[in-house]
Amino acid sequence: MRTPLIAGNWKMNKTLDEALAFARYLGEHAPKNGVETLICAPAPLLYSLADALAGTRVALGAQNMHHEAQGAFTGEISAAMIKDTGATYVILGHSERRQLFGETDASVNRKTICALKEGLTPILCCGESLEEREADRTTEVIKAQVISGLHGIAEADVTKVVIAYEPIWAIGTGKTASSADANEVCAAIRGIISDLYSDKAAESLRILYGGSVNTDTVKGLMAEADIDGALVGGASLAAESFHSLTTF
Ligand SMILES: O=C(CO)COP(=O)(O)O
Repeated sequence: MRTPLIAGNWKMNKTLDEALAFARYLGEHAPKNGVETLICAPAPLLYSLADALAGTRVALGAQNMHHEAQGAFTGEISAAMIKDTGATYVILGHSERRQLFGETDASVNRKTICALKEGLTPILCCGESLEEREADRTTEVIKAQVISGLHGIAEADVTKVVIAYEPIWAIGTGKTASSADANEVCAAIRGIISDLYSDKAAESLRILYGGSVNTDTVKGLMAEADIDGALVGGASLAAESFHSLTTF
């Protein structure tokens, strides 16, 4: 049985005061029983948010990290630093990181291995562009990203990974994939895991959908067999909206 996961990705938004007000609201409004909830916040907010969210059943994650454990990498943060804050998740290979900051399948793979070694749960993102979808290359693109992202990771570790399918054309555009289309790709990802590892691994690994998810679309997405949760950008920024996503 896979526990549903509703994760907010705040991206580069919120000051400390705004983040603490959000945490206070979540302290007063519990998520639905049996649903895991997560906020992936900007790194400078993590220590304070970990304190503010303690006792709320809302987990905390980072949005990126470096693939080395330490060293001369000005401006970067390590897995151990994220772990120190009390965060337990980290988003890796988000399409904004790939498109705007030059991340590659190889660097995302190194980060995933490093996160697992440190005991963080990686949320490994994949997704096709509009051009790739229109050229009927969605499955091929996703397959290449998933295979490279998980390269060298043993079966015992792969079930700790969460995969997020985020079609690039649906991110921040208001265009959500239909529940059926999103489910089709998530099912294909499960098939890839089954081929790479085993049916058992494929059955236990969680797959999220992301891309303009909101309070109107979340229920339909969550009703699909292969969608285990959502990775939400815009609609995770207001506490009331995030809370209603968690009570789909
Ligand atoms: O990129 C996303 C989550 O990681 C999705 O963002 P939106 O929900 O704003 O489309």
